[in-house]
Amino acid sequence: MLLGMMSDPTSPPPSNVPRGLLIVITGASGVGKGTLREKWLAGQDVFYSTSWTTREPREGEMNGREYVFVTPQEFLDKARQDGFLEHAQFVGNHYGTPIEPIEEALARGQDVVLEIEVEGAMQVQERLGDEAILVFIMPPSLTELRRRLTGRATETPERIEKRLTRAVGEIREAHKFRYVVVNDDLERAAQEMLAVQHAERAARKAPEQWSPEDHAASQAAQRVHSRNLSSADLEQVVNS
Ligand SMILES: Nc1nc2c(ncn2[C@@H]2O[C@H](COP(=O)(O)OP(=O)(O)O)[C@@H](O)[C@H]2O)c(=O)[nH]1
Ligand SMILES: Nc1ncnc2c1ncn2[C@@H]1O[C@H](COP(=O)(O)OP(=O)(O)O)[C@@H](O)[C@H]1O
Repeated sequence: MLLGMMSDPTSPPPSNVPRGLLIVITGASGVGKGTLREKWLAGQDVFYSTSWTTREPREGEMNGREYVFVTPQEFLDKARQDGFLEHAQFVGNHYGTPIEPIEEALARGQDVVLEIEVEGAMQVQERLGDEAILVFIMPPSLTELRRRLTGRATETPERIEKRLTRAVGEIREAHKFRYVVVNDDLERAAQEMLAVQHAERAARKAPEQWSPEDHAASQAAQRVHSRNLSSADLEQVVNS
């Protein structure tokens, strides 16, 4: 079982349904994770994990939809009960991924997608190893990241600066994740996410059972593998 801590001797025996993939997208605030996720997953029956947060809801956000909005006490209680797969602080607030719905979705064969910041993504990687598929979403440049954060108009200028300062450190960690997708052209980036998802599913089969589509997706996913990235490439993004 992927999330061994969830095993329950009273639960029914596992069925023959292959487990879903656990795909984690991470990257700086404002890089376009949410926008890309919507395009990539349009029409797919995946389980999107709704996080818990202590931050205030933005205008138009609904409790239980964008986030479960909780008090710091409620958050800490759940953390103490090991109710999160991962949790982290981000610019003064707590964010965490509730563990139970994820295990249930994976067990019924549904792919699960998390959209979380870098520290939490690293916790998932440490806890689950290779079974978690980590994708870092890279901005074309820091200038463009600033433009997107400013254009979204959800944060005060002071909070935008805090997010940008954090973004520099996050971008320098990109090589630690399996894939790096540059979100310059949204359509191309969404195609790359589909290729990664397809390739990871194909990787569970013996190569002699691969279809031509499996081979094509695997080649496309190799092109966005993080091993192609040098530290000079990362410095170029943070200095541009
Ligand atoms: N570690 C962790 N990060 C999360 C979680 N949910 C959201 N985040 C990340 O926390 C950061 C701040 O989120 P938010 O305040 O909603 O800003 P936004 O994502 O830039 O719109 C973003 O990078 C989110 O992806 C979570 O459950 N765990
Ligand atoms: N490929 C892209 N090109 C131009 N603008 C983009 C692109 N992807 C996202 N955006 C814009 O950037 C802003 C931040 O995107 P969002 O999805 O909210 O980021 P995140 O979820 O990473 O915080 C939004 O205004 C969005 O419309």
